[in-house]
Amino acid sequence: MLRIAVPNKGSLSGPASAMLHEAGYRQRKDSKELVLVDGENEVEFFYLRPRDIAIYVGSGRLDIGITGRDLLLDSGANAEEILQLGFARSTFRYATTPGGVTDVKEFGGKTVATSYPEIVRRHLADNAVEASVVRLDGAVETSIHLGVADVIADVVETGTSLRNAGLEVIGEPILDSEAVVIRRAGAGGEDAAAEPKVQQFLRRLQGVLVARRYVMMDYDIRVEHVERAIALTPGLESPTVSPLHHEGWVAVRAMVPSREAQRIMDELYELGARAILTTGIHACRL
Ligand SMILES: Nc1ncnc2c1ncn2[C@@H]1O[C@H](COP(=O)(O)OP(=O)(O)OP(=O)(O)O)[C@@H](O)[C@H]1O
Ligand SMILES: O=P(O)(O)OC[C@H]1O[C@H](OP(=O)(O)OP(=O)(O)O)[C@H](O)[C@@H]1O
Ligand SMILES: [Mg+2]
Repeated sequence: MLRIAVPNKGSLSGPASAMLHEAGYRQRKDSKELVLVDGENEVEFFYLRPRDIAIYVGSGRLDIGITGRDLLLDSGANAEEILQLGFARSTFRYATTPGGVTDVKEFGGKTVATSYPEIVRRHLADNAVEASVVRLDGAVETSIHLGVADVIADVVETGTSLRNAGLEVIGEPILDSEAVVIRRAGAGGEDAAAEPKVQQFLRRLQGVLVARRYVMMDYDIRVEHVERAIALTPGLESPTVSPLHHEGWVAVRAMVPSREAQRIMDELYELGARAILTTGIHACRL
């Protein structure tokens, strides 16, 4: 059985379970369930606090886990990222009140509040700055007004929390984060027995990512325009082109990125394509 850690709470939990469900795995229905065995797929899911996942995986107790890149880096665990999942995207940044410090180089002697103390300590050390780090569990934005810190380092997505707290970002992001699949560092070669199962799991999740990002596009076009049309819809390998009963016309089928589908449909129509259809992809293996 492949043993997989899944976030049990917070921003990562819902999207991670939804993705696993889309990949054909059983998922818990009750948020109090801590372990779930999916016997058919030979997988055991452990629902753990997002912050603890890298520790379990790094210790080798669990084969793989889903967590945030920022949590992985802060944990210092012996684990590495093996797939990016595209949700829970955020940046990790310094912020303070307007008129305050404007560069990490000015942090000497100041206090930085954060829920990610290891990332911050490393970043300060890389910049040769001596500052105190205070670890808080959450709602870090409030710490400056309450006099606990001069600067914060926190997760920023839309920036709404910072704005609401009257804070401004300082400098460039310390890092970009998103949900990732992790495994013990170097485990690929070492634990050859689990390898085919890990690879199958990754292929399933990659299939979900592709199914979410692409749609299937079909259209009919006159033979003389087919080359220009195909330049718009090259597909992943190459599009399927089939003759139509109506002479001089062909049917084309290709995967296109869903975000570009409407623009491509407009351009195909201009080229003379007709009966242009897009269909969702439910699952795929590339
Ligand atoms: N607003 C947000 N937008 C996108 N990602 C976020 C957001 N808040 C937290 N994350 C990401 O979620 C992960 C942290 O998950 P965690 O469950 O510890 O915190 P949380 O989602 O803030 O939940 P809570 O604070 O309610 O426990 C990190 O990878 C972080 O980058
Ligand atoms: O840039 P934004 O879109 O506002 O998102 C970022 C905020 O979201 C998270 O907070 P959360 O709501 O999880 O509360 P917490 O601070 O208690 O973790 C994070 O810690 C930031 O505060
Ligand atoms: Mg939070």
